[in-house]
Amino acid sequence: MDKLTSPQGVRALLERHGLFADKRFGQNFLVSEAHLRRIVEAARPFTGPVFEVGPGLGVLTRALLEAGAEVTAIEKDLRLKPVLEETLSGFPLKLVFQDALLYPWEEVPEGSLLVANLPYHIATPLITRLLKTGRFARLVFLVQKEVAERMTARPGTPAYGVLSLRVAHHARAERLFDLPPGAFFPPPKVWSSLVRLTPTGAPDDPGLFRLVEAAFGKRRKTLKNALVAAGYPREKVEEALAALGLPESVRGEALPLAQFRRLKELLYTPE
Ligand SMILES: C[S@@+](CC[C@H](N)C(=O)[O-])C[C@H]1O[C@@H](n2cnc3c(N)ncnc32)[C@H](O)[C@@H]1O
Repeated sequence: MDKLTSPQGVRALLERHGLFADKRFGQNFLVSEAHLRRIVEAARPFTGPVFEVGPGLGVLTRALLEAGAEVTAIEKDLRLKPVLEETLSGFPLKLVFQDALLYPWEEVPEGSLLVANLPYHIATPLITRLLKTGRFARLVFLVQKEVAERMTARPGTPAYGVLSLRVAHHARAERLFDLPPGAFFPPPKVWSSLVRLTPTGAPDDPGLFRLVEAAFGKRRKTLKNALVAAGYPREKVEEALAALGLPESVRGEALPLAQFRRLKELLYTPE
């Protein structure tokens, strides 16, 4: 068996199956044993079924199974089927070959966990969708460091935006540690981070997120102008900002979640 936590082992496994790491699928395989252990530790305890998006060659899947998790792994690249059958042979797991964005996440059991090294191009829509389901007890995943920064950004910082507010609305967010490109094969161009989200149970709030998207839609505008441009009545916006004690020059980037929630209530209150 080729060692999955070494670049040589991964290269040999791919060669033996006549495969290559496909950039279109965001295939950067984790080859760092030390980081692998830390990811599994960050995901514990396995209090519910574990969903893994993108098992790849099965390195994280195997570590999760060895740690006693009940795993459903969803992989889009059908070429990897024979590899996964080899690397995970003998383990009880559910393997689904499907685009994770098309998976029926709204139907997973309450208290499920996500543990994944995410393909970078689907991380934001996938995590947004999973948070909205309200069915996850914990989400532990690797993403590009820049995406992790956006997820955990504080108001008034350059990374703060719609994604930060989406995450803050649904969960407590932690950026646990960063991984250098060398922790993966082939090495990506950027650093990655491990993020842990612990949902608080807040359901989706479409009105709030219409407002947040309008506020950040025109980033260089003041909040007032951005909201008026998006169709919110000027007078109501002016009144709401005054009621919150905010100057008319304030920008969306300055407002924490609590103020956006308050602003939504003020704007949506009928006359
Ligand atoms: C960054 S790699 C991680 C692989 C493996 N878990 C690891 O840590 O080495 C991302 C994985 O997601 C898969 N993938 C890409 N897009 C996907 C999608 N839309 N749905 C499910 N899997 C996808 C890729 O084929 C690849 O196996």
